[in-house]
Amino acid sequence: MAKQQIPVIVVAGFLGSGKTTLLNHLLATAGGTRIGVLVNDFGSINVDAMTVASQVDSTISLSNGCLCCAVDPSDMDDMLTRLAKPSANIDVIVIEASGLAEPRSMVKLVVASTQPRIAYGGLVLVVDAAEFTATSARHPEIAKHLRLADLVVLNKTDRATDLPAVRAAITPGTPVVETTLGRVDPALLFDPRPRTPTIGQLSFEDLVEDHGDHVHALYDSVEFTSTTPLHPREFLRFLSARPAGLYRVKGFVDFGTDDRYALHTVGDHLSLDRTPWPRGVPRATRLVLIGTGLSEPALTTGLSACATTEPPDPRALLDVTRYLRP
Ligand SMILES: Nc1nc2c(ncn2[C@@H]2O[C@H](COP(=O)(O)OP(=O)(O)OP(=O)(O)O)[C@@H](O)[C@H]2O)c(=O)[nH]1
Repeated sequence: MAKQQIPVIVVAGFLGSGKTTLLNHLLATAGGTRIGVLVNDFGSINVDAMTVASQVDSTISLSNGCLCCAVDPSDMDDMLTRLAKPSANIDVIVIEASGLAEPRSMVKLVVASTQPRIAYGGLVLVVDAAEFTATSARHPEIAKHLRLADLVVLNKTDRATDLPAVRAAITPGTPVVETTLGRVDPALLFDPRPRTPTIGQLSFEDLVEDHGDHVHALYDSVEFTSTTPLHPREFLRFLSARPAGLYRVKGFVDFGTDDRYALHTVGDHLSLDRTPWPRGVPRATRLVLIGTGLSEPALTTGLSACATTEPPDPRALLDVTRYLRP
């Protein structure tokens, strides 16, 4: 089976909101995951890890296998091609949009990429909770950015003086993760690889790992398995009404056809990959749902209600095709 496409996640947010801090956190806690990083504005990057990085041209190779590249929007496609090369063995690409970049145009650049090995993986918007009122007054377009975002990282909650007002300004239903120092669990954005084993010495991750907060403990995860196929339309309806605290859903879906649908969501962003069921793999839907304040019975009931013994409805399957990655 062909290697799955590499998800490309765009991280945007106004100047100083904490994008680089978030990126540093992802690099430090991603375990064995190889992250390709594209930064719009190389001058401003302050990756602590650079003390252990070797710089080659505009690409920084970090010892944990991460790559950082400076990128001008006109070079975006070239850089994506470079990171997507099988020899780079990259699992996920994160683009840090400069604080001045318009998120929509960054997303468009990724979606318009001609590189077949990558697929747009969602827009993460970092918002400075402490400066929110002042930023909104100066940049009313933040409201539009908030609507576009698949996941909002409400950062600097330690400095926010009126968090309830900031929360209230975000469109209900938008998935929001509240953080300090951009400490988002990488599992909300991509599937981290298991940590690389090390013998006799500390790995890079051990050296830079943040021992302060155990972010994993903040999230619930619910598993769902069904050997009865799901009805595509019902399943899409379930997803579109999912609770805002459900940040991530991943796994495989059986719609009762000969294809297996790999599902990937980041916040509101949903994508599906369709491949034939591999021989010998039992047909079943297996999902992991990650978030905060999840009600396992409600999610299980909602998903179970999508199960159907009817033959697959081709028209309902058409609804699914708009989420298929090319
Ligand atoms: N108090 C506090 N400071 C933070 C937090 N997150 C980031 N900072 C600080 O805020 C400043 C800006 O953070 P950056 O990560 O550089 O922000 P950025 O969005 O990358 O900034 P630009 O690249 O200029 O757009 C830095 O001094 C960070 O240390 C937080 O949660 N709380």
